[in-house]
Amino acid sequence: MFNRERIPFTRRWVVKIGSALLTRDGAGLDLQVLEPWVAQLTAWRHAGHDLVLVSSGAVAQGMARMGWHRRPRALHELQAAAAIGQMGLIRAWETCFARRELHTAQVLLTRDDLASRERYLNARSTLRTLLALGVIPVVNENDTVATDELRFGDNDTLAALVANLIEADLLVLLTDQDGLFDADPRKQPDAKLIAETRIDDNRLDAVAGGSDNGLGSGGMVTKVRAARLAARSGCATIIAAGRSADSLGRIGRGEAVGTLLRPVQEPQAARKQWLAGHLRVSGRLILDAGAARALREQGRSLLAVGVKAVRGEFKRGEVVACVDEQGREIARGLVNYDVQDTDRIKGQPSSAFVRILGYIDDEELIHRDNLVLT
Ligand SMILES: Nc1ncnc2c1ncn2[C@@H]1O[C@H](COP(=O)(O)OP(=O)(O)O)[C@@H](O)[C@H]1O
Ligand SMILES: N[C@@H](CCC(=O)OP(=O)(O)O)C(=O)O
Repeated sequence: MFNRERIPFTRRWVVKIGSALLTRDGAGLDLQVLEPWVAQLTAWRHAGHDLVLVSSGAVAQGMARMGWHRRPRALHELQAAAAIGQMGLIRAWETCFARRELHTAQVLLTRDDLASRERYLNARSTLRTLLALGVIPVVNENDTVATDELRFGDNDTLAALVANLIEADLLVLLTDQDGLFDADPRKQPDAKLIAETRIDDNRLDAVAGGSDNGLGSGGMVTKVRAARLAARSGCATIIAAGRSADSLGRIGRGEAVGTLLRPVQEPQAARKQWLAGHLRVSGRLILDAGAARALREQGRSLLAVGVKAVRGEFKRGEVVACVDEQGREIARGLVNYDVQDTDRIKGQPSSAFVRILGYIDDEELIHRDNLVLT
């Protein structure tokens, strides 16, 4: 069972900071407000952990720059505000992290990017590469292009989907309250903090209310929903106060801060099930005996060198079945190359990909994280 004692040993975090926090309740960004988080995130990064930051605040910062006191309702005004504010947001993060000699990267995503299998894989490899380079990705919704139906709308959902995408162990949602209370503390001052519960606790829907601070967009409803989404890949969620001193450091040490929402399943099982939910087989790869053994017995990624033949029609990111020479299915997984390119690189080492294809996307044909033994 996931508990706080495990937190110091978790490897990968997604930390989401809400609009109200970042823009001092709408007054605008201030580097001094960001500093304590940057210090805590830097310490966590230096301790060898992977970090993705999901930063809201583009709209709120745009509003502050334009002198607007109310969050606009019309989508085009929200989009304009986001475009104005995102500049300041990213510059502020970059300036603060650069002072600590950490590079940052701006990653703007729409819902569509994570729904399309190919773009999903591209977003995933970009984020993984940034993490491997020790860079801090700063993610926000690509508000200026997202149409109503395609919007995440709130960054809690976006952060949860990013947690699924990079298989994070912990999603930290920093907000303007100490955590999730048994009623909205803005309306009921005697509300009590829920320190910890499992994500399938059915009290959660009843207690989580919307947002009333005029800056954020989802309130606790979207945070609870986000925690449920994150739990699909075995990721735990902590909702905590962003304004308390050293909140990230304290969370990292396993101290009782905020509300811990535990996933039902262990990460390994949850990840596989989540992947299994995405499965509709588009093609088949026939593996040689060595590759079949590497998958079955050693839990390795599938390399093109172990593929003897390719069947079916598939694009990058679709699901293929891996079968042995006798036609028995071994595994299913998300393939990194389309059928034409897979056919050209089968039997070849990844060092030959550039010569054969003129490019290389991934060294593996199917990464082990995207493989489920069947
Ligand atoms: N049960 C609850 N516990 C705590 N806060 C709640 C609850 N229900 C509703 N809220 C409201 O949710 C708000 C935080 O969500 P939101 O404004 O979306 O923040 P953020 O910008 O950090 O995402 C709080 O200010 C609070 O008024
Ligand atoms: N993409 C939007 C975030 C939407 C939003 O309001 O998020 P949040 O403050 O986390 O509820 C922005 O940057 O303003």
